[in-house]
Order: sequence, then C-alpha cells, then structure tokens
Amino acid sequence: MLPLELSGATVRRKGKTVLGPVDLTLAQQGLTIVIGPNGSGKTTLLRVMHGVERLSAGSAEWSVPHSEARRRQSYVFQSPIVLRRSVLDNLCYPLKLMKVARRDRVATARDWAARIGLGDALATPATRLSGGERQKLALARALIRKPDVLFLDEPCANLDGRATRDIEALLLGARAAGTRIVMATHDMGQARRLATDLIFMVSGRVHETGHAGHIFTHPETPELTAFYNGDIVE
Ligand SMILES: Nc1ncnc2c1ncn2[C@@H]1O[C@H](COP(=O)(O)OP(=O)(O)OP(=O)(O)O)[C@@H](O)[C@H]1O
Repeated sequence: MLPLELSGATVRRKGKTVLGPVDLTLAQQGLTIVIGPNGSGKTTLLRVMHGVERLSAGSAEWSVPHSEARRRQSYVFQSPIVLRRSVLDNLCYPLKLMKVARRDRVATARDWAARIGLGDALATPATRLSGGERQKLALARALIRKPDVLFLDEPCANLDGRATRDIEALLLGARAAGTRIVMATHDMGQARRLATDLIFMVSGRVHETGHAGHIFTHPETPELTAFYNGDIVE
C-alpha cells in the first residue's frame, strides 16, 4: 500500500492553519519518528496519514484504494483505549471483527497476552491494569491484526523505563515482521533508539526530514539543532 504521498496537505481549524501545506512521501520501509514542539502538528500529521482528518486542501494518497488502505493500518493513541472487558476479550475483539474462527481467536489472543507479560491476567478486567500494561494491551490489540502500517501517538508518554523498553521491543519485533511504523514521540532517546528516519515539525510544517544515520549528527536547521539541545523551539 506504500508509498503514501502527501501533496500540499493542509488542515485548517477555525480559520487557523494547524497543518501544512505538507509535501511528503512515506517510503516502503522503515520506522519513521515524528518529533517537534507541543502544538507543532505531530498528531494532526499522523491523523492525516491515517485518513481520519479532513483536509482543507491537498491530498494524501496510498498506492491502493482508500478502503483497502484503511483496513490494513492501525492507530494507537497516547491514552490507550481498552474495552471494559477482560484482557482476553480485548485481544479477541479485533480478531472477531476480522471473522477469525473462535478457537483460533482464543489461541492467538493467549499467545499475545503471554508476549506482553499478561499471560496470567487473561480474566483481569483491562480497566484494572496499570498504565504500562494497558498501553501494551492497546499495542497488542493493534498488532494482532497484523497491520501493514502502524501509527502511534506518543505511546510511551508517562510510562517508566521498563514499560517503555517492553513497548520498544514489541515495536522492533513488529518492524522486523514487516510492519511499517510511524510514531510521534517527545523522547529524543527513544527517537535515536528506534528511528530509521525522522520528521521534524515546527508550526504545522515539516521543518526538516532525513535518514537517522545523517539527521541526528548533521541537523541542517538551527531549529533542529536547538531542539536536540533541549532548547525551546517555537
Ligand atoms: N480540535 C481542535 N480545534 C482547534 N485547534 C486544534 C484542535 N486540535 C488541535 N488543534 C491545534 O492544532 C495544532 C496542532 O496540534 P497537534 O495536536 O497536531 O500538535 P502536536 O504536535 O501533536 O502537539 P503535542 O505535542 O502537544 O501533542 C495546535 O495548535 C492545536 O492547538
């Protein structure tokens, strides 16, 4: 379904341009990290790519029809959304929507529960899990569908080191299995650990973009240099 081509993609809200115009090609391979100050448009960019944000101008086109593209991608929010049901039911639900047979659903769900360290908590209501456990469950619910493309909006915000490490391991596993990942983060350490390429947003525009091997060591704009240094960028 890749590449995804954004051409002049623009989002206006209440007369204010919050994104764009953005021209961008999301290539076939890799793990793209989106960074930038608060309000720079990271979430809006992800939502545009995912196809849930109405464009005021421009376009966002996959190499397959929109309906097919939608089916083959998942989105994980910063505040994980879990059903008020058991861990097992949470994991079975996406498979049910995909019409997977019940026995296979349960086997796959058990396998994923074990992978995220919740193998002994199958019957626990998801609402009773810790923040880190809940985020892992939300990620497993996205990955269980084997999406071709996975969007994540700050999935490790407010998580401790261990939960963050677990989530990063799941993401690297998904990437190795062929899932194309696009993720917004505020954590520069995480960006350096995971990114194959970087998109740096400022004021709703793509300010700088490039491959990890180069952009972390040779930022071209003073704003990205300042951002790396932890200075305030507006
Ligand atoms: N529903 C809305 N109505 C009006 N403006 C909005 C709305 N949602 C977001 N915005 C504005 O759009 C701009 C981009 O917001 P966005 O959430 O995409 O930024 P972000 O980089 O993800 O920010 P953060 O790092 O704080 O999550 C901001 O100026 C924000 O105030």
